[in-house]
Amino acid sequence: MGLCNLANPFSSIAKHFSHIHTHTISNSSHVPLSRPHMALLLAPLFLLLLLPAAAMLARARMRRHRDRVGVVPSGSFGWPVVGETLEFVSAAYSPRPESFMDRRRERHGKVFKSHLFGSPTIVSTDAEVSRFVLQSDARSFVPSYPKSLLELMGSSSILLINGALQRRIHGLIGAFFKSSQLKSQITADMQSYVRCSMSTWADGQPILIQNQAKHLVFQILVKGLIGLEPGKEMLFLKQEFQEFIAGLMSLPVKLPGTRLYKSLQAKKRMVMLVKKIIEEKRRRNRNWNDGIGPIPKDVIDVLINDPSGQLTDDLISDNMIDLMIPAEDSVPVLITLAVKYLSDSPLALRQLEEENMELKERKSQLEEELEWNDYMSLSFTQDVITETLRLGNIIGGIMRKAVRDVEVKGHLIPKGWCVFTYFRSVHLDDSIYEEPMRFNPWRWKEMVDVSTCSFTPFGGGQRLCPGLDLARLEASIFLHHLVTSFTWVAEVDQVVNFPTVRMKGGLPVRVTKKTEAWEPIPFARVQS
Ligand code: HEM
Repeated sequence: MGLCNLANPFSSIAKHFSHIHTHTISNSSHVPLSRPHMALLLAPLFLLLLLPAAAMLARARMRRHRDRVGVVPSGSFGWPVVGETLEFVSAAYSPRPESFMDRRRERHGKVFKSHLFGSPTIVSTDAEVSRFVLQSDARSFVPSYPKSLLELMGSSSILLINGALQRRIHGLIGAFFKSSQLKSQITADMQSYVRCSMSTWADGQPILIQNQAKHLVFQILVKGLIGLEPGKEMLFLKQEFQEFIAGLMSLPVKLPGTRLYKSLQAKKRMVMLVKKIIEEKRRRNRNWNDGIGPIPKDVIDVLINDPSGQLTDDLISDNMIDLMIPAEDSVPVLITLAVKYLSDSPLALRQLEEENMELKERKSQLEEELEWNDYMSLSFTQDVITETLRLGNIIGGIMRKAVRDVEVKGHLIPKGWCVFTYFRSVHLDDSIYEEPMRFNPWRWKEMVDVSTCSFTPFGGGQRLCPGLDLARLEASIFLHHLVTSFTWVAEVDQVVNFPTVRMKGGLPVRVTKKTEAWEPIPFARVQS
């Protein structure tokens, strides 16, 4: 097939039909009229038949066009320059951040336009529209972050890159995080870190659950990413990381002394340490005599063994720090919120305790250590974590930027505008979740058909969080050891929702160690 045929496929079809036509006519010996005469005679008939059909086609095409083009959803751009940002932020600081959306949903529907953080924005609180946005690739939408964050992440960060390279890194990391080998390693480490840290908890002393969870999760994360054990270098990394993230939401000014500058310097120091680790690993790999190298134990091992040659040491070391951003805070917050909701819901706590005590006793009778799949098979514990993710909305929503005009469900998202897929409004929508503000882990037993678009704490599409299993596993291990070893009383504290979700006071609890003689409170007494 030549280029011409590719460029104009209709020309070859036309030729094909003209050949049949000629052939038919010339083979007929009974044709009473010449071709021009016949054409003249048939023309009005053709017109009669064709005109209504053509009109119908034109109407259908217009309808299709009108549907496809869609319209920019109604809404308000608010004040000049700041748009509606101040109202958004003031709602975000309140206990009900979704109230900003609720007011506009009433007036304009689930999808509306606004002007947030310096950009015209389409806000979607519609599960289907949000799913469409998340599932679209970089030909339609790219991630959108504040300028300070872009500076800190660098251009090769997995959180920013698009296309084949993003898919490659995401695939490699995702497969590694799903591997039972990593889950076993994390389970063993987390168990030993949790036991070690809980052994220092004294009866009656206030323990800040958020700080404890943060410390544990950071150790697990750093070991899983770069293979570091707790020690001097881990401590160095922890301090530098705190300095680094302090600049994530700062003014985008890079002059010496500014917040952003200090954060960039901290990142440089961390990257140097990671590069040293990469070099050591590469040297060790070269000495490995089977040519394949050892079984990967951390993400660096996975990425340096990638045969594509696309993953340079600079890219890997930068990404090791960037990978900590979505993981470092979210898992501790998940753990802390679960403890808070359980403290407020004695019935749920009781059932969780029962399920975990039963597993602990069974395993100790068998003289076996708990494995990762033991934790993941605790169905009520998983429902508690699911419900915490729904109600807590650790990541309330995701920003994308349209790189072309995109139409979805009749709404037009113009090129250059941002789209804010706001999960929180979907997770708290009373038409999807009965009594949405109530912590009710039992709802997940009945919700057999929870469509993925109504429950998206880990996002969706090509950027679906690759750490979702690990987050659940770490939370399950922490909760297991907490409820099987301690009872506690939580002090009054408050959930803060902005700029990140957390407990204002770190959730202080006063624990009492369970003794051998400890007896669970009878279920009936808890219910009453
Ligand atoms: C409760 C815990 C967590 C929550 C709620 C959470 C949530 C999310 C969400 C909503 C996204 C999608 C971002 C987007 O579409 O732009 C995401 C992406 C991501 N998460 Fe998580 N995450 C959690 C834990 C983790 C953990 C433990 C890791 C492991 C290191 C991790 C690594 C990542 C990475 C690397 C991405 C970016 C993926 C990409 O852009 O290709 N997350 N996370």
